[in-house]
Amino acid sequence: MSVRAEFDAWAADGRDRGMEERHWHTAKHALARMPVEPGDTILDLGCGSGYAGRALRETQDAGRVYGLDGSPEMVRNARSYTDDPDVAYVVGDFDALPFADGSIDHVWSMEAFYYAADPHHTLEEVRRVLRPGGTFYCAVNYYEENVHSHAWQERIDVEMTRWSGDEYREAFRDAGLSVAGQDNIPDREVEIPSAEAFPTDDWDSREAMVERYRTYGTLLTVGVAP
Ligand SMILES: C[S@@+](CC[C@H](N)C(=O)[O-])C[C@H]1O[C@@H](n2cnc3c(N)ncnc32)[C@H](O)[C@@H]1O
Repeated sequence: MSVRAEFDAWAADGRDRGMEERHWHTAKHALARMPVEPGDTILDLGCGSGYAGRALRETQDAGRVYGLDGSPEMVRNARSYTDDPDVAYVVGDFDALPFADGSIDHVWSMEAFYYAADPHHTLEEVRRVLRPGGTFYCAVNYYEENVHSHAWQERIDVEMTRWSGDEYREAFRDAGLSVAGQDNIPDREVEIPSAEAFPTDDWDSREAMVERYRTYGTLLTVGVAP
């Protein structure tokens, strides 16, 4: 199935807002770390409902924000959530970013990068559009060390790339980005029931759920363009 078909269906049944709610638990901490200065231009790769760009406008006075998504329905929904003239949502693919060389100050992506058909090429595209010193904040919950995410591929018909933290750093460097940092941001907001509630429909044990959210949380890799 194509990215478009898969995620148009998600947008049509409201999963864009559902993802926003869940991802916000860790995304807000990563977004707060971005070195955005007033007036900066931001690109959100795989923006879904588009919440991240709106947050950077509100909290860090970003100038122009672009949210790019391969799903026209996601883009349609995102547009309907704001009337801010400095926020634009565009349909596009990670393979060919519709932006000029050096035109973006910072790129953000949450739970989207690993859907890229060719993630190495996407990183080259990110580097191309970033201005010197611009950053790429790449946040993922689906990655090798997070063993609790491995089964997610079975539930979705779009090929996903499962890199380890090391592989993310190596791929960033291969694309010409230097790695400014990498860490796990724990999700401290998901409610974890007491031990007697386990097993649940989703979790065999409380320990597994704690590990998934409180230990692995979101892997954030930060790249800087030369
Ligand atoms: C799991 S959702 C995450 C959405 C949002 N970033 C969030 O945190 O809720 C992944 C999004 O990436 C988009 N996407 C996946 N692959 C893409 C590609 N190759 N090009 C553009 N968008 C893509 C999907 O359409 C979807 O909206």
